[in-house]
Amino acid sequence: MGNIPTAVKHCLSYKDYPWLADLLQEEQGAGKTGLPEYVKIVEVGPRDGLQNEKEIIPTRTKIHLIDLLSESGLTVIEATSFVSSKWVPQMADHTDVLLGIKRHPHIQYPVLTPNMQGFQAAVAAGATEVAVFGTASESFSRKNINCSIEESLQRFEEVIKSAKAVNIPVRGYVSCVLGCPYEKNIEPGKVAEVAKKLYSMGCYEISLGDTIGVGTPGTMATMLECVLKEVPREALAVHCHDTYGQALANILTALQMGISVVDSSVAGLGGCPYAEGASGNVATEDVVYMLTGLGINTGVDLCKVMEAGNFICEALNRKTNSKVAQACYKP
Ligand SMILES: CC(C)(COP(=O)([O-])OP(=O)([O-])OC[C@H]1O[C@@H](n2cnc3c(N)ncnc32)[C@H](O)[C@@H]1OP(=O)([O-])[O-])[C@@H](O)C(=O)NCCC(=O)NCCSC(=O)C[C@@](C)(O)CC(=O)[O-]
Repeated sequence: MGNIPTAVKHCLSYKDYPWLADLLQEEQGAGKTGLPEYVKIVEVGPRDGLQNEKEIIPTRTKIHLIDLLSESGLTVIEATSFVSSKWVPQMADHTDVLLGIKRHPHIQYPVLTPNMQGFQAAVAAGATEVAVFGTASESFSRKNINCSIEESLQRFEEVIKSAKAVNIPVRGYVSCVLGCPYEKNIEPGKVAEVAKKLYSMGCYEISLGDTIGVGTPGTMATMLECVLKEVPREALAVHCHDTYGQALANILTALQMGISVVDSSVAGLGGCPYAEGASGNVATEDVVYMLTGLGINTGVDLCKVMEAGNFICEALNRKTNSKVAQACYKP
């Protein structure tokens, strides 16, 4: 099978998929100058993927999903969020989820904490990493977390200080980086400003979210150029929703600009409750496939992620959004 990427080789019978073997060999041969050798994938399916589901998903289903994902080689799996259950009812079982999963020693299971109340509840439930979630859009901030950007940053500062005191690393999100459901265009300068503040406060990584998936490689490049003046590339991640089908192209653009952390969601699940019409994140399966084809190591077993995707799609009675799983997953 020549230089077929290992993650795919383990997963598929090329007797059944000869065209796939050829395709991957071609991709392997493609020039990859400037691309990172290793990309860390941050799996956000159990949180971003499920938070918008209308029917309450049984806690055991969420736990089983995370346990399956934990077997796939992922090193970061965002597990849940400690937000108000009046605002996001689907995440009300956060404590039971966090206490119920089988934790692997080399995997981080960050949880979202918008304020001190969420942070304290998360720590009490055993969280060892948290994430604060800001935005570059004033209107989205008010709709999503009921305060201005400035107020949110004050709350996050308190969370970050408290986390530091107990050695809990904090990830920071900036959402609406390429467009907002309420304000439409967002200035790259505003994204850079919020990203810089979160980084200066002590977030070890800043995930730049195209919350409504409207970005293109052009707008992604312009925004990143601006943010890279304020935050080092090693501390940046991209978080692309795929509403307009641009997510993989946008991720490739980010990789070409030196970013090596990518958020994605198994089976492409998701959407934001406060961004109507936004579809799911880019599917983890599709990201792993693309990166493997580029010769980039992720340490993730595509087959195991597809199995986890199949499990959650069956549980939700829905078809996967992953193009790769649609094309080649065989239960
Ligand atoms: C931030 C709040 C809590 C403010 O909500 P609020 O109503 O302004 O809060 P409050 O401080 O006035 O308190 C009101 C009530 O909420 C409770 N409360 C207060 N804080 C908490 C907490 N942490 N956990 C549980 N309960 C909490 C508090 O105890 C009180 O309860 P009551 O006395 O009425 O019974 C609310 O607006 C909220 O929960 N928002 C979260 C919305 C959310 O999760 N959105 C989805 C996130 S996705 C995203 O942001 C984008 C991202 C990250 O995925 C990246 C991308 O896609 O681009």
